[in-house]
Amino acid sequence: MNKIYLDNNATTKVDPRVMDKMAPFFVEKYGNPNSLHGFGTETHPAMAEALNSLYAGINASDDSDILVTSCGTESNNTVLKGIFIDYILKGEKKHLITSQIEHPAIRNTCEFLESIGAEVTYLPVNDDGIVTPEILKKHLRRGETALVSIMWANNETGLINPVKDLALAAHEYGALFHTDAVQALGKIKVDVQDTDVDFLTFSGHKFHGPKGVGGLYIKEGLKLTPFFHGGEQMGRKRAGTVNVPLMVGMGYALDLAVKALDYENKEIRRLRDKLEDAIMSIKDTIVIGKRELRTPNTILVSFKGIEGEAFLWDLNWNGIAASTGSACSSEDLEADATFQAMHVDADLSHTGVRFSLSRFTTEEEIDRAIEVIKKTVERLRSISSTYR
Ligand SMILES: Cc1ncc(COP(=O)(O)O)c(CNc2co[nH]c2=O)c1O
Repeated sequence: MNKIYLDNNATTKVDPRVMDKMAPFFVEKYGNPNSLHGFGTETHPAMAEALNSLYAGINASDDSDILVTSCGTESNNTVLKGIFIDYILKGEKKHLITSQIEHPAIRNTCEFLESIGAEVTYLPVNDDGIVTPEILKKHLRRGETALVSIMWANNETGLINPVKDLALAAHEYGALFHTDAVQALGKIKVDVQDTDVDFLTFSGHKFHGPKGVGGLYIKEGLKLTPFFHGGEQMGRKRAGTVNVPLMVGMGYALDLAVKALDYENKEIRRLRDKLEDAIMSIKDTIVIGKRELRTPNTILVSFKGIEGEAFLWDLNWNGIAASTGSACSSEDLEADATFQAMHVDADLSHTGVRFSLSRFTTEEEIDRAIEVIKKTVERLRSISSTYR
């Protein structure tokens, strides 16, 4: 049976071209970039090219910093814990603001910082599932709020937050602004200068780059206490030997992803909408969030009377991979925080299933998925003791 992968918000396939780009740096040009001899220095041109691609991919100015990290989670921790050390531990400010719909890499880190003395506000969302500047301004405290951290796009719903306006609001109250853009890069245009964000997180494996590598953008003039102390890599801003092949792969992957944005927003959006229209033709079904407010590849849907996990197993049995939300938290069957934040009915919030496409998704795969989804819903509802 042909397998169909519709869980690209969890991770994506490495583009074969990216694999080819990385290969030489595992077995031929394997030197440590910090070594002074030829084995080390021969890695530098490719690293410089990768860094240029990362700067260009988010339109970062040459005077800003981009740290290459191990993943989006490390990048998020670096900002939140760096701000805690630089402002809250020093007693200058005491308040952090984030939202109720963030990824666990933000939410759990904020809860940890609360446990060691930070004051944290978790903003609600509006009826559309969006964090608005109006909501933010009700909680900003001039002179006390050190950082606002609101994700660019939600990993479960795909809903996009108005980052430019949120950053403006934060700055009006003297706070810095971070956005976790892990689910935005490669799906929508990301421009750090236009939005004037201070920090931005991204992760290579979300846009057909390798797993185990991410990035943190730091606006020019800003400093953060490093998360890792050690060697002199990245100007002592992130110690540890740089993983050259992964960095090269992530840079090239972002290059390719930016070039494919038109395709993503036309063809992938069309395939997503085709899938969504078919799903919406099934009775007692709701899709979370207006499609025009979402990234072009994502659908989060609830089928009344069907437990999400059971539905996924049936799909998996038919060769289709989807998820009940973020893989990072798919173990627990708690009503999803995002659903709760959006006031989705309790009986629906256990049934959320996320489909997320990529540029490798084909029309034939979508047609097959529609066929299987319709049969699966019918079968599970026919044996449900609650659905009538
Ligand atoms: C918004 C967001 N932030 C941070 C992360 C963590 O990135 P990593 O550390 O590089 O993995 C993820 C991963 N999100 C998901 C991982 O699995 N399903 C998901 O939705 C994410 O979606």
